[in-house]
Amino acid sequence: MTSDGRTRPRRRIVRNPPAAVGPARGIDRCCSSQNLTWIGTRRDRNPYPARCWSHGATDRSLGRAHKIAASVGPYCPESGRWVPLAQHSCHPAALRQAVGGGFRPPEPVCEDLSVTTTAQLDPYDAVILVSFGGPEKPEDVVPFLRNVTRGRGIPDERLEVVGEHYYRFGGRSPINDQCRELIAALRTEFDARGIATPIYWGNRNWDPYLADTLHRIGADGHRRVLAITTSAYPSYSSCRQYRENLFDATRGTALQVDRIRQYADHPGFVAASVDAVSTGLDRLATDGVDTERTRLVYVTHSIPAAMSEASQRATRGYVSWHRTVMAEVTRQVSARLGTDYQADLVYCSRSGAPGQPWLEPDVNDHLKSLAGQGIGSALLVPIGFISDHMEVIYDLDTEAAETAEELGLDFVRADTAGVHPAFIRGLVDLALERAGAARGQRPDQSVIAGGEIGAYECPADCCLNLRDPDRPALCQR
Ligand SMILES: CC1=C(CCC(=O)O)c2cc3nc(cc4[nH]c(cc5[nH]c(cc1n2)c(C)c5CCC(=O)O)c(CCC(=O)O)c4C)C(CCC(=O)O)=C3C
Ligand SMILES: [Fe+2]
Repeated sequence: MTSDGRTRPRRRIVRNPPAAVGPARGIDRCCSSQNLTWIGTRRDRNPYPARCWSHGATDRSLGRAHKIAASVGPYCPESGRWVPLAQHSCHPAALRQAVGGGFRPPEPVCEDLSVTTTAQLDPYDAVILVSFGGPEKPEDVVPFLRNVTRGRGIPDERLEVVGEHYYRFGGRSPINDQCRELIAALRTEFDARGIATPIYWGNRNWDPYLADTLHRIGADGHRRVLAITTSAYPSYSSCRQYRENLFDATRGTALQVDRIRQYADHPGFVAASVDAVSTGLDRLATDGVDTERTRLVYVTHSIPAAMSEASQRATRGYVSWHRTVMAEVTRQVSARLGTDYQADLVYCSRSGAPGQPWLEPDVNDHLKSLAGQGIGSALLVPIGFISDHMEVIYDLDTEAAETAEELGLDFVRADTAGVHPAFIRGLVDLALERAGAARGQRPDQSVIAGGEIGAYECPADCCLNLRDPDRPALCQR
């Protein structure tokens, strides 16, 4: 039985090199829906599957695949696992035993290996970038906001206010273009590392919708999918809500979706933030500001206090993660520039009823209090977000910048990680790490000093959905 409850037909195992010459490139059954491509000039020279083009399994006896897939065995449909080659019934060692030592493994054949291999990301045969989504034209704005707030009781007045933020920018959020750029950068990094796994894209709240993309992934013959989300921290909004939407979107498919761990405290994301802070301070200095006394004001999305507390059940929590990232970025920047910078953590984009407690202080209130303390300059560092989407360009670059101007405060907003090379390399490292873990290996798990290694599969009570605690979610144990 597979994890989705279906029974797979037993695969025919070639125990002996067939005497008859098969097709140069043949097809064999691997499991219910997937085929194996045989690669080799003659089937008798190469009597086991070279690569399952659905699973990306490669046969180690083949030239290039050997280099790329040194530690990876083929997918074994009987056990439903990826098995080390030496233990696999198709492996020369096993075959040799089976035929009493009379078997000689075939010569490596690589001239036909025109198919690219996905070996390093095995067992995943597709990657999906999972993002929030945003409108691309004015007519999209209201339907998008309805999608975002479905079932959450956000009053229409709030939607109108938020809608205005979008109309101010022509009804187009930058987030989708940023996802396109991110995918292109990941593709380049994959290619540089010889990873041929396709990268798809699906959003929770706007086209391309998660469900559509996941159905396409299935239709393209893939089964095991690795999700990379554009959200880096634990909490219901930034973690479980994505997993709930993934659960809904995979219904009716045979896909198994895993995700990389929450990555804000990965050295790649932090390195990008360190660069962003240094560059931001440079910009202030170019404007003639004495940056030794500039306050580093780290900003993230406010969430309800209850949601923040719920995020502490199974992880150190939303706030603690931000504090760890902030401390490490500040430490590295201070060391690099030889100044001990002071830092604060503040919040933006609060919504919800006025009486409901959300994380504070609000960025605008905080700028006022800094000005009141006689601080002359602030660098706003949006560590809560990975790209300059609407929260950043409206809540920070528009609103907070206006506040700073009114206060006469010198003010620069630092870049988000975007497609910073260290960030991109970090995401690919995290994907490889997750794949290694899925193969039963114990991959290196990089994390900054004091950081917490996020779970690949969250405990059931992690980042609880307080409105609907029983709502099912993926990537959960
Ligand atoms: C933690 C967090 C992140 C960071 C993690 C992540 O990246 O996911 C984030 C990102 C984003 N939030 C976004 C947009 C919106 N968020 C809303 C509402 C809310 N966000 C919340 C939290 C977060 N949000 C919460 C607790 C609410 C209240 C309602 C609820 O409990 O769900 C609303 C409804 C109107 C309003 O209330 O403001 C909108 C339109 C966009 C797209 C921007 C674009 O279009 O460029 C992005 C990237
Ligand atoms: Fe939001």
